[in-house]
Amino acid sequence: LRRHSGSTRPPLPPGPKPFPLLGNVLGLNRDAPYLTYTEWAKTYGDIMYTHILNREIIVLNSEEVAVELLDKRSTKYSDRPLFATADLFGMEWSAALANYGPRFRQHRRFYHQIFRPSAVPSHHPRQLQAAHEMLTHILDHPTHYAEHFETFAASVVMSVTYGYDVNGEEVFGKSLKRAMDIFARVATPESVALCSTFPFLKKLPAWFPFMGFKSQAAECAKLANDGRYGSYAWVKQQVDKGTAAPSMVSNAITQYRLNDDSKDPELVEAVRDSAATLYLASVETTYAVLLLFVYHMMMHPEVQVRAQAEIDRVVGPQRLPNFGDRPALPYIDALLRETLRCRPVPPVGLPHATSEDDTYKGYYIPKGATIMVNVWAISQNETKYPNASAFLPERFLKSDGTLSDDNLSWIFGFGRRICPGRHLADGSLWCAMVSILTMFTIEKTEAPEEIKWTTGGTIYPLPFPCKFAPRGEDKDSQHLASLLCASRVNS
Ligand code: HEM
Repeated sequence: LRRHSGSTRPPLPPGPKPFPLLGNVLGLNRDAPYLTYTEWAKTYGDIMYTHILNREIIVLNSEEVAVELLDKRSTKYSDRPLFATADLFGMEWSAALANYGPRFRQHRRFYHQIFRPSAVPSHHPRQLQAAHEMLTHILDHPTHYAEHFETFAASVVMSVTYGYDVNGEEVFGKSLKRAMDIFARVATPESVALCSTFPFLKKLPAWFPFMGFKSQAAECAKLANDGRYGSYAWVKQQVDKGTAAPSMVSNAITQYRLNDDSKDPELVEAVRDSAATLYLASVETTYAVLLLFVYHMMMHPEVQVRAQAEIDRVVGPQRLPNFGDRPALPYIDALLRETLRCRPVPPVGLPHATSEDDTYKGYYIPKGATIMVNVWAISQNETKYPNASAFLPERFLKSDGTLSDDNLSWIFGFGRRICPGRHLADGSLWCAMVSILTMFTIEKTEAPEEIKWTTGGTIYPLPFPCKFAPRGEDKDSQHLASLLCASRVNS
């Protein structure tokens, strides 16, 4: 372990006493480390120092400290820690893992072109269309609602990124998803910590004790490559044929004249990698928030009643809502914000890393330290969110019924690494939620089952039985067809 004591440097932030070699790994709740961090924060405060094997981790337990360091000192706090098993699993190309440098900046330039606030409304028609398709799927197969959420999320991102129409037969994104499933399941924090502490382990064969995860690494790498290369090649073909729909990738190919992959291989790689990252970063998060939405609606019928009353008053019975209705539907936005806040999907966000030494409030923050934001603690801050564990959308409304200024930006991260897809995500979630609430009432089944939750980097309920009851007696498939017709989207 690196030692910082005995020098003239300021002290490290306070934190629990580490065991030799292991650090604080034994004291950590492995399924929910954010709960341990929140508990430790009561003793050590808003900024804590901890060790997991050889990794130095600084945990930020408040929004104020996260803003001070990750936003205001972003030149020092925008790197990512080494994800020691990413190369084994063939996932090291991901833009979300890129070090803070020219490659990262290139990715962010591509993202800016399609996700900046002024560009996002051009995706609204596609988002609405995908939401309407989802309604039809839910009406036809309500028990498969979770699959329909995934198709919805994939539809939006595949269209924006590649101009690809999903239509159930999508293969590239599915390869990426299967790769990500393996990566998330097998590349556990323990295997990452072991491989970064003892890099020689990566060279041991799969049959060696504790190295079983390596047998799945090759499959993961193959799937990731199939998705990443296949999707780019598909767009390239469409551009060559003159049939490409506008998308992030087709725009880049045209703008930079990437007719020949060997002309500027680094640029081609940057387009391919930044594009494939979008599927991985967006589908699970959007899907997870929609599952949470169903969970909260099922548990809080009174919220649903109020939301539906607002929709009925503003939109009326003849059509489905569209983005033009949004300003007149503040309670729906409040409901969306509360769904993001109440049980945040990424309870510790994605780790940042320092690229230089720093000092904050008299504490030394070493270069190369992993910086984790305890998003869970921010979401449960009783001063900002009184009665924080309760689901209360009205906390985001002012006394005159308009929306408060708290746009919850912390849920999407901080500084130069802030989620580039946050405006797209906001639009997708809004139109999915408002469309579902217009058509259906979500109810418990007669014999509700215990809800199981995921563990790890993203926390959400696993699909559970519930009812999507069409609203009103006449809201059958014929009625939906007429509503869809009256609300036709021209994309
Ligand atoms: C509710 C949905 C979403 C949530 C809660 C979410 C949250 C986050 C968070 C917390 C980060 C890490 C930020 C940081 O390091 O400070 C992140 C990164 C990222 N997100 Fe999202 N995200 C969502 C949806 C999306 C969507 C729809 C897209 C794109 C279509 C997207 C693309 C990305 C990318 C590319 C990164 C990596 C950025 C980088 O490392 O520079 N996300 N997201």
